[in-house]
Amino acid sequence: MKIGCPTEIKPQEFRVGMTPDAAREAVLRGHEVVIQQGAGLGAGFTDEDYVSAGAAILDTAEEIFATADMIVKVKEPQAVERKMLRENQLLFTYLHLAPDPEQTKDLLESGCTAIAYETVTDDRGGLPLLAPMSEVAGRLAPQVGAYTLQKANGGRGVLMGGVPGVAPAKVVVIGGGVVGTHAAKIAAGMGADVTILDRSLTRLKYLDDVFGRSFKNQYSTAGATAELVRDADMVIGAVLVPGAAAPKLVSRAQLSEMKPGAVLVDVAIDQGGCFETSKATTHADPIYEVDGIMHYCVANMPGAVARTSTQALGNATLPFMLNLANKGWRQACEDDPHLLNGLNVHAGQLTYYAVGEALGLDVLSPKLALKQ
Ligand SMILES: NC(=O)C1=CN([C@@H]2O[C@H](COP(=O)(O)OP(=O)(O)OC[C@H]3O[C@@H](n4cnc5c(N)ncnc54)[C@H](O)[C@@H]3O)[C@@H](O)[C@H]2O)C=CC1
Ligand SMILES: CC(=O)C(=O)O
Ligand SMILES: [Mg+2]
Repeated sequence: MKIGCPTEIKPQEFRVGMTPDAAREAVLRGHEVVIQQGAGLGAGFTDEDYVSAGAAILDTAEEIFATADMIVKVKEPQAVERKMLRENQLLFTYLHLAPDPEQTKDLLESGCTAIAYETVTDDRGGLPLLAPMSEVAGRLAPQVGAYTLQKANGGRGVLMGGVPGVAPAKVVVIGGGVVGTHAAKIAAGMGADVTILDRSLTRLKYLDDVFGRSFKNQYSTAGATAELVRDADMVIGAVLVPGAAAPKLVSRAQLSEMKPGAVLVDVAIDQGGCFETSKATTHADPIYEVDGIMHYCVANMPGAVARTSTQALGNATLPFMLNLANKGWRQACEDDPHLLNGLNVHAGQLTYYAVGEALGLDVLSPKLALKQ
Protein backbone atom coordinates (compact mmCIF):
# COMPACT_ATOMS: atom_id res chain seq x y z
CA MET A 1 0.00 0.00 0.00
CA LYS A 2 1.10 3.57 -0.57
CA ILE A 3 0.87 5.51 2.69
CA GLY A 4 0.94 9.31 2.57
CA CYS A 5 1.56 11.78 5.37
CA PRO A 6 0.99 15.48 4.65
CA THR A 7 2.13 18.46 6.72
CA GLU A 8 -0.52 19.48 9.27
CA ILE A 9 -2.08 22.84 8.36
CA LYS A 10 -4.36 23.58 11.31
CA PRO A 11 -3.11 26.80 12.95
CA GLN A 12 -0.16 26.19 15.29
CA GLU A 13 -0.35 22.42 14.80
CA PHE A 14 3.21 21.12 14.86
CA ARG A 15 2.57 17.40 15.23
CA VAL A 16 2.93 14.98 12.32
CA GLY A 17 0.96 11.80 11.60
CA MET A 18 3.97 9.50 11.12
CA THR A 19 7.30 9.48 12.88
CA PRO A 20 10.38 8.26 10.98
CA ASP A 21 10.18 5.11 13.12
CA ALA A 22 6.59 4.48 11.99
CA ALA A 23 7.63 5.04 8.37
CA ARG A 24 10.45 2.51 8.81
CA GLU A 25 8.08 -0.11 10.22
CA ALA A 26 5.77 0.30 7.22
CA VAL A 27 8.65 0.17 4.73
CA LEU A 28 10.00 -2.98 6.41
CA ARG A 29 6.63 -4.61 5.67
CA GLY A 30 6.86 -3.77 2.00
CA HIS A 31 4.79 -0.58 1.92
CA GLU A 32 5.67 2.65 0.16
CA VAL A 33 5.66 5.75 2.36
CA VAL A 34 5.49 9.31 1.03
CA ILE A 35 5.94 12.27 3.37
CA GLN A 36 5.36 15.91 2.52
CA GLN A 37 8.53 17.93 2.54
CA GLY A 38 9.05 19.49 5.99
CA ALA A 39 6.10 17.63 7.54
CA GLY A 40 8.09 16.49 10.58
CA LEU A 41 10.02 19.68 11.28
CA GLY A 42 7.62 21.00 13.92
CA ALA A 43 8.15 17.80 15.90
CA GLY A 44 11.90 17.81 15.35
CA PHE A 45 12.07 15.24 12.50
CA THR A 46 13.94 16.23 9.33
CA ASP A 47 13.28 15.04 5.77
CA GLU A 48 16.61 13.20 6.02
CA ASP A 49 15.30 11.24 9.03
CA TYR A 50 12.39 10.01 6.88
CA VAL A 51 14.61 9.26 3.88
CA SER A 52 16.92 7.20 6.15
CA ALA A 53 13.82 5.28 7.23
CA GLY A 54 13.09 4.43 3.58
CA ALA A 55 10.34 6.99 2.87
CA ALA A 56 10.19 9.30 -0.15
CA ILE A 57 9.68 13.04 0.16
CA LEU A 58 7.10 14.84 -2.02
CA ASP A 59 6.91 18.62 -2.32
CA THR A 60 3.19 19.29 -1.87
CA ALA A 61 0.09 18.05 -0.10
CA GLU A 62 -1.58 17.79 -3.53
CA GLU A 63 0.96 15.15 -4.56
CA ILE A 64 0.47 13.20 -1.32
CA PHE A 65 -3.34 13.21 -1.60
CA ALA A 66 -3.23 12.40 -5.32
CA THR A 67 -1.08 9.29 -4.94
CA ALA A 68 -1.56 7.73 -1.50
CA ASP A 69 -4.02 4.88 -0.81
CA MET A 70 -4.06 5.78 2.89
CA ILE A 71 -3.59 9.25 4.35
CA VAL A 72 -2.25 9.28 7.91
CA LYS A 73 -2.67 12.59 9.73
CA VAL A 74 -3.16 14.08 13.16
CA LYS A 75 -5.96 16.66 12.97
CA GLU A 76 -9.23 16.50 11.11
CA PRO A 77 -8.77 17.40 7.42
CA GLN A 78 -9.15 21.12 6.88
CA ALA A 79 -11.42 22.44 4.07
CA VAL A 80 -8.63 22.52 1.44
CA GLU A 81 -7.55 19.00 2.39
CA ARG A 82 -11.11 17.69 2.22
CA LYS A 83 -11.29 18.83 -1.41
CA MET A 84 -8.29 16.61 -2.17
CA LEU A 85 -9.72 13.43 -0.64
CA ARG A 86 -10.82 10.85 -3.19
CA GLU A 87 -13.29 8.01 -3.51
CA ASN A 88 -11.86 4.76 -2.06
CA GLN A 89 -9.08 6.64 -0.29
CA LEU A 90 -8.57 5.70 3.35
CA LEU A 91 -8.20 8.50 5.89
CA PHE A 92 -6.77 7.64 9.32
CA THR A 93 -6.74 10.62 11.73
CA TYR A 94 -8.68 12.46 14.46
CA LEU A 95 -12.04 13.63 13.08
CA HIS A 96 -14.34 14.75 15.96
CA LEU A 97 -17.34 14.84 13.60
CA ALA A 98 -20.17 15.25 16.15
CA PRO A 99 -19.75 19.02 16.55
CA ASP A 100 -18.63 19.57 12.92
CA PRO A 101 -21.40 19.34 10.29
CA GLU A 102 -19.31 21.02 7.56
CA GLN A 103 -16.47 18.54 7.83
CA THR A 104 -18.97 15.67 7.94
CA LYS A 105 -20.68 16.89 4.76
CA ASP A 106 -17.36 17.22 2.92
CA LEU A 107 -16.14 13.78 4.02
CA LEU A 108 -19.41 12.21 2.88
CA GLU A 109 -19.15 13.99 -0.47
CA SER A 110 -15.54 12.92 -0.98
CA GLY A 111 -16.46 9.21 -1.07
CA CYS A 112 -13.48 8.39 1.16
CA THR A 113 -13.39 5.85 3.98
CA ALA A 114 -12.51 7.58 7.25
CA ILE A 115 -11.39 5.92 10.47
CA ALA A 116 -11.37 8.30 13.43
CA TYR A 117 -8.67 7.81 16.03
CA GLU A 118 -10.96 9.02 18.80
CA THR A 119 -13.56 6.27 18.43
CA VAL A 120 -11.25 3.24 18.09
CA THR A 121 -11.73 1.17 21.27
CA ASP A 122 -9.84 -1.44 23.29
CA ASP A 123 -11.05 -4.44 25.27
CA ARG A 124 -10.89 -2.62 28.60
CA GLY A 125 -13.46 -0.04 27.49
CA GLY A 126 -10.80 2.55 26.72
CA LEU A 127 -9.97 4.66 23.68
CA PRO A 128 -6.36 3.71 22.89
CA LEU A 129 -5.77 6.33 20.19
CA LEU A 130 -7.29 9.16 22.19
CA ALA A 131 -5.54 8.15 25.41
CA PRO A 132 -2.01 9.34 24.59
CA MET A 133 -3.25 12.80 23.59
CA SER A 134 -5.58 12.86 26.56
CA GLU A 135 -2.58 12.16 28.77
CA VAL A 136 -0.75 15.08 27.19
CA ALA A 137 -3.73 17.48 27.25
CA GLY A 138 -4.55 16.46 30.82
CA ARG A 139 -1.02 17.14 31.99
CA LEU A 140 -0.96 20.44 30.08
CA ALA A 141 -4.29 21.69 31.44
CA PRO A 142 -3.08 22.77 34.91
CA GLN A 143 0.05 24.25 33.31
CA VAL A 144 -1.92 26.49 30.91
CA GLY A 145 -4.54 27.11 33.57
CA ALA A 146 -1.85 28.25 36.03
CA TYR A 147 -0.48 30.67 33.44
CA THR A 148 -4.00 31.99 32.77
CA LEU A 149 -4.55 32.45 36.52
CA GLN A 150 -1.69 34.97 36.57
CA LYS A 151 -2.92 38.55 36.94
CA ALA A 152 -1.24 39.86 33.76
CA ASN A 153 -3.10 37.20 31.77
CA GLY A 154 -6.51 38.20 33.13
CA GLY A 155 -6.61 35.69 35.97
CA ARG A 156 -7.26 36.04 39.68
CA GLY A 157 -3.58 36.24 40.52
CA VAL A 158 -3.60 33.01 42.50
CA LEU A 159 -0.59 30.70 42.75
CA MET A 160 -1.44 27.00 42.30
CA GLY A 161 0.43 25.81 45.37
CA GLY A 162 -0.06 28.90 47.53
CA VAL A 163 2.80 29.48 50.00
CA PRO A 164 3.12 28.75 53.72
CA GLY A 165 0.35 30.77 55.35
CA VAL A 166 -1.66 31.25 52.14
CA ALA A 167 -4.10 28.66 50.82
CA PRO A 168 -3.46 26.97 47.45
CA ALA A 169 -5.70 27.36 44.38
CA LYS A 170 -8.91 25.32 44.31
CA VAL A 171 -9.02 23.23 41.16
CA VAL A 172 -12.14 21.34 40.06
CA VAL A 173 -11.81 18.72 37.33
CA ILE A 174 -15.07 17.63 35.69
CA GLY A 175 -14.62 14.13 34.25
CA GLY A 176 -12.21 11.66 35.84
CA GLY A 177 -11.14 9.73 32.75
CA VAL A 178 -7.72 9.96 31.14
CA VAL A 179 -7.62 13.78 30.76
CA GLY A 180 -9.11 14.36 34.18
CA THR A 181 -6.83 11.95 36.02
CA HIS A 182 -3.67 13.33 34.46
CA ALA A 183 -4.86 16.90 35.08
CA ALA A 184 -5.61 16.13 38.72
CA LYS A 185 -2.24 14.43 39.22
CA ILE A 186 -0.33 17.44 37.90
CA ALA A 187 -2.51 20.03 39.66
CA ALA A 188 -2.10 18.14 42.94
CA GLY A 189 1.63 17.88 42.24
CA MET A 190 1.72 21.68 41.90
CA GLY A 191 0.22 21.87 45.37
CA ALA A 192 -3.35 22.82 44.44
CA ASP A 193 -6.45 21.66 46.33
CA VAL A 194 -8.04 19.37 43.73
CA THR A 195 -11.47 17.73 43.41
CA ILE A 196 -12.52 15.44 40.54
CA LEU A 197 -16.16 14.94 39.59
CA ASP A 198 -17.32 11.93 37.60
CA ARG A 199 -20.66 10.28 37.04
CA SER A 200 -19.12 6.79 37.09
CA LEU A 201 -18.91 5.38 40.62
CA THR A 202 -16.59 2.67 39.38
CA ARG A 203 -14.21 5.34 38.17
CA LEU A 204 -14.45 7.27 41.44
CA LYS A 205 -13.65 4.10 43.38
CA TYR A 206 -10.64 3.49 41.17
CA LEU A 207 -9.41 7.06 41.69
CA ASP A 208 -9.84 6.74 45.42
CA ASP A 209 -7.96 3.43 45.53
CA VAL A 210 -5.09 4.60 43.38
CA PHE A 211 -4.65 8.22 44.43
CA GLY A 212 -5.87 8.13 48.03
CA ARG A 213 -5.70 11.55 49.62
CA SER A 214 -3.74 13.37 46.90
CA PHE A 215 -7.02 14.64 45.50
CA LYS A 216 -10.69 14.42 46.47
CA ASN A 217 -13.48 13.04 44.35
CA GLN A 218 -17.20 13.59 44.23
CA TYR A 219 -20.14 12.13 42.31
CA SER A 220 -21.12 14.42 39.44
CA THR A 221 -24.58 15.97 39.75
CA ALA A 222 -25.71 19.43 38.67
CA GLY A 223 -25.87 20.47 42.32
CA ALA A 224 -22.40 19.22 43.30
CA THR A 225 -20.89 20.73 40.16
CA ALA A 226 -22.51 24.14 40.78
CA GLU A 227 -21.29 24.26 44.37
CA LEU A 228 -17.71 23.33 43.53
CA VAL A 229 -17.53 25.62 40.48
CA ARG A 230 -18.73 28.60 42.52
CA ASP A 231 -15.78 28.25 44.85
CA ALA A 232 -13.11 27.28 42.29
CA ASP A 233 -10.08 29.19 41.05
CA MET A 234 -9.78 26.82 38.09
CA VAL A 235 -12.24 24.42 36.48
CA ILE A 236 -10.93 21.86 33.99
CA GLY A 237 -13.54 20.38 31.62
CA ALA A 238 -12.60 16.77 30.86
CA VAL A 239 -15.84 14.88 30.20
CA LEU A 240 -16.48 12.59 27.27
CA VAL A 241 -19.45 10.69 25.96
CA PRO A 242 -17.59 8.83 23.17
CA GLY A 243 -18.31 10.21 19.71
CA ALA A 244 -21.07 12.50 21.00
CA ALA A 245 -21.15 16.25 21.58
CA ALA A 246 -20.01 17.10 25.11
CA PRO A 247 -22.79 17.78 27.63
CA LYS A 248 -22.92 21.42 28.83
CA LEU A 249 -22.24 21.25 32.55
CA VAL A 250 -21.59 24.92 33.43
CA SER A 251 -24.03 27.53 32.13
CA ARG A 252 -23.38 31.18 31.37
CA ALA A 253 -25.55 32.16 34.33
CA GLN A 254 -23.19 30.25 36.64
CA LEU A 255 -20.23 32.41 35.59
CA SER A 256 -21.63 35.39 37.47
CA GLU A 257 -21.54 33.31 40.68
CA MET A 258 -17.86 32.44 40.20
CA LYS A 259 -14.89 34.40 41.56
CA PRO A 260 -13.83 37.13 39.09
CA GLY A 261 -10.69 36.06 37.24
CA ALA A 262 -11.30 32.35 37.82
CA VAL A 263 -10.22 30.18 34.90
CA LEU A 264 -12.08 27.60 32.80
CA VAL A 265 -9.88 25.21 30.79
CA ASP A 266 -12.20 23.30 28.44
CA VAL A 267 -10.23 20.32 27.22
CA ALA A 268 -13.48 18.76 25.97
CA ILE A 269 -13.74 21.57 23.41
CA ASP A 270 -12.92 19.20 20.55
CA GLN A 271 -16.30 17.57 21.23
CA GLY A 272 -17.97 20.99 21.40
CA GLY A 273 -16.96 21.88 24.96
CA CYS A 274 -18.63 21.26 28.33
CA PHE A 275 -19.10 24.92 29.35
CA GLU A 276 -21.90 26.89 27.66
CA THR A 277 -19.55 29.81 26.97
CA SER A 278 -16.75 27.74 25.39
CA LYS A 279 -15.68 28.35 21.81
CA ALA A 280 -12.65 26.76 20.23
CA THR A 281 -9.46 28.85 20.30
CA THR A 282 -5.99 28.35 18.85
CA HIS A 283 -2.50 28.36 20.31
CA ALA A 284 -1.99 31.74 18.61
CA ASP A 285 -4.83 33.33 20.61
CA PRO A 286 -5.81 30.81 23.28
CA ILE A 287 -7.54 32.84 26.00
CA TYR A 288 -10.70 34.97 26.09
CA GLU A 289 -12.95 36.39 28.77
CA VAL A 290 -16.71 36.07 29.34
CA ASP A 291 -18.39 37.82 32.29
CA GLY A 292 -15.05 38.19 34.09
CA ILE A 293 -14.13 34.50 33.75
CA MET A 294 -11.08 33.55 31.68
CA HIS A 295 -11.54 30.74 29.15
CA TYR A 296 -8.80 28.57 27.60
CA CYS A 297 -10.34 26.38 24.88
CA VAL A 298 -7.61 25.20 22.53
CA ALA A 299 -8.90 22.27 20.50
CA ASN A 300 -5.46 20.81 19.77
CA MET A 301 -3.63 21.28 23.05
CA PRO A 302 -1.08 18.50 22.43
CA GLY A 303 0.23 20.51 19.44
CA ALA A 304 1.94 22.79 21.98
CA VAL A 305 4.30 19.97 22.91
CA ALA A 306 4.54 18.55 19.42
CA ARG A 307 7.52 16.31 19.90
CA THR A 308 6.25 14.52 22.98
CA SER A 309 2.80 14.27 21.43
CA THR A 310 3.94 13.01 18.04
CA GLN A 311 5.95 10.24 19.66
CA ALA A 312 3.12 9.29 22.04
CA LEU A 313 0.52 9.28 19.24
CA GLY A 314 2.85 7.38 16.90
CA ASN A 315 3.36 4.62 19.48
CA ALA A 316 -0.40 4.16 19.77
CA THR A 317 -1.39 4.39 16.08
CA LEU A 318 1.44 2.21 14.73
CA PRO A 319 -0.11 -1.27 15.15
CA PHE A 320 -3.46 -0.11 13.73
CA MET A 321 -1.79 1.70 10.82
CA LEU A 322 0.24 -1.41 9.99
CA ASN A 323 -2.86 -3.62 10.11
CA LEU A 324 -4.72 -1.25 7.78
CA ALA A 325 -1.78 -1.23 5.39
CA ASN A 326 -1.12 -4.99 5.55
CA LYS A 327 -4.71 -6.19 5.24
CA GLY A 328 -6.63 -3.28 3.71
CA TRP A 329 -9.30 -1.52 5.81
CA ARG A 330 -12.07 -4.09 5.25
CA GLN A 331 -10.11 -7.13 6.40
CA ALA A 332 -8.41 -5.18 9.20
CA CYS A 333 -11.80 -3.98 10.51
CA GLU A 334 -13.37 -7.41 10.02
CA ASP A 335 -10.60 -8.97 12.14
CA ASP A 336 -10.65 -6.27 14.82
CA PRO A 337 -14.02 -4.98 16.08
CA HIS A 338 -12.18 -2.26 18.01
CA LEU A 339 -10.77 -0.84 14.79
CA LEU A 340 -14.23 -1.17 13.19
CA ASN A 341 -15.50 1.11 15.98
CA GLY A 342 -13.24 3.76 14.46
CA LEU A 343 -15.10 3.69 11.15
CA ASN A 344 -17.04 6.97 10.91
CA VAL A 345 -17.55 7.43 7.17
CA HIS A 346 -17.60 5.08 4.18
CA ALA A 347 -18.45 5.80 0.55
CA GLY A 348 -20.79 8.70 1.22
CA GLN A 349 -22.42 7.26 4.35
CA LEU A 350 -22.00 7.91 8.05
CA THR A 351 -21.14 4.76 9.96
CA TYR A 352 -20.99 6.01 13.57
CA TYR A 353 -24.26 6.20 15.50
CA ALA A 354 -23.38 8.94 18.01
CA VAL A 355 -22.31 11.24 15.18
CA GLY A 356 -25.52 10.55 13.28
CA GLU A 357 -27.51 11.33 16.40
CA ALA A 358 -25.61 14.58 17.07
CA LEU A 359 -26.03 15.78 13.49
CA GLY A 360 -29.46 14.34 12.69
CA LEU A 361 -28.11 12.19 9.85
CA ASP A 362 -28.81 8.60 8.83
CA VAL A 363 -26.23 5.99 9.75
CA LEU A 364 -25.22 2.82 7.93
CA SER A 365 -24.25 0.00 10.30
CA PRO A 366 -20.45 -0.35 10.20
CA LYS A 367 -20.84 -4.12 9.74
CA LEU A 368 -22.90 -3.49 6.60
CA ALA A 369 -20.32 -0.96 5.41
CA LEU A 370 -17.77 -3.79 5.39
CA LYS A 371 -19.83 -5.46 2.67
CA GLN A 372 -20.01 -2.37 0.44
N1 LIG B 1 -8.47 19.84 23.55
C1 LIG B 1 -7.59 18.91 23.26
O1 LIG B 1 -6.52 19.19 22.74
C2 LIG B 1 -7.86 17.51 23.62
C3 LIG B 1 -9.11 17.15 23.97
N2 LIG B 1 -9.39 15.89 24.39
C4 LIG B 1 -10.78 15.66 24.78
O2 LIG B 1 -10.91 15.56 26.20
C5 LIG B 1 -12.13 14.89 26.49
C6 LIG B 1 -11.92 13.83 27.56
O3 LIG B 1 -11.15 12.76 27.02
P1 LIG B 1 -10.71 11.48 27.90
O4 LIG B 1 -10.33 11.89 29.25
O5 LIG B 1 -9.74 10.73 27.08
O6 LIG B 1 -12.06 10.65 27.97
P2 LIG B 1 -12.41 9.46 28.99
O7 LIG B 1 -13.46 8.67 28.35
O8 LIG B 1 -11.17 8.80 29.46
O9 LIG B 1 -13.01 10.23 30.25
C7 LIG B 1 -14.21 10.93 30.21
C8 LIG B 1 -14.83 10.85 31.58
O10 LIG B 1 -15.95 11.75 31.59
C9 LIG B 1 -16.90 11.17 32.45
N3 LIG B 1 -18.17 11.83 32.24
C10 LIG B 1 -19.02 11.73 31.19
N4 LIG B 1 -20.09 12.53 31.40
C11 LIG B 1 -19.90 13.14 32.60
C12 LIG B 1 -20.64 14.06 33.37
N5 LIG B 1 -21.82 14.52 32.95
N6 LIG B 1 -20.12 14.49 34.55
C13 LIG B 1 -18.92 14.03 34.98
N7 LIG B 1 -18.19 13.14 34.30
C14 LIG B 1 -18.67 12.70 33.13
C15 LIG B 1 -16.87 9.69 32.11
O11 LIG B 1 -17.45 8.90 33.12
C16 LIG B 1 -15.37 9.46 31.95
O12 LIG B 1 -14.77 9.00 33.16
C17 LIG B 1 -12.60 14.33 25.13
O13 LIG B 1 -13.58 15.19 24.58
C18 LIG B 1 -11.38 14.39 24.28
O14 LIG B 1 -11.65 14.44 22.90
C19 LIG B 1 -8.43 14.92 24.47
C20 LIG B 1 -7.15 15.23 24.09
C21 LIG B 1 -6.76 16.52 23.57
C1 LIG C 1 -7.44 14.44 20.56
C2 LIG C 1 -7.18 15.50 19.60
O1 LIG C 1 -8.04 15.93 18.89
C3 LIG C 1 -5.88 16.08 19.50
O2 LIG C 1 -4.93 15.55 20.08
O3 LIG C 1 -5.75 17.11 18.83
MG1 LIG D 1 -8.64 17.79 19.34
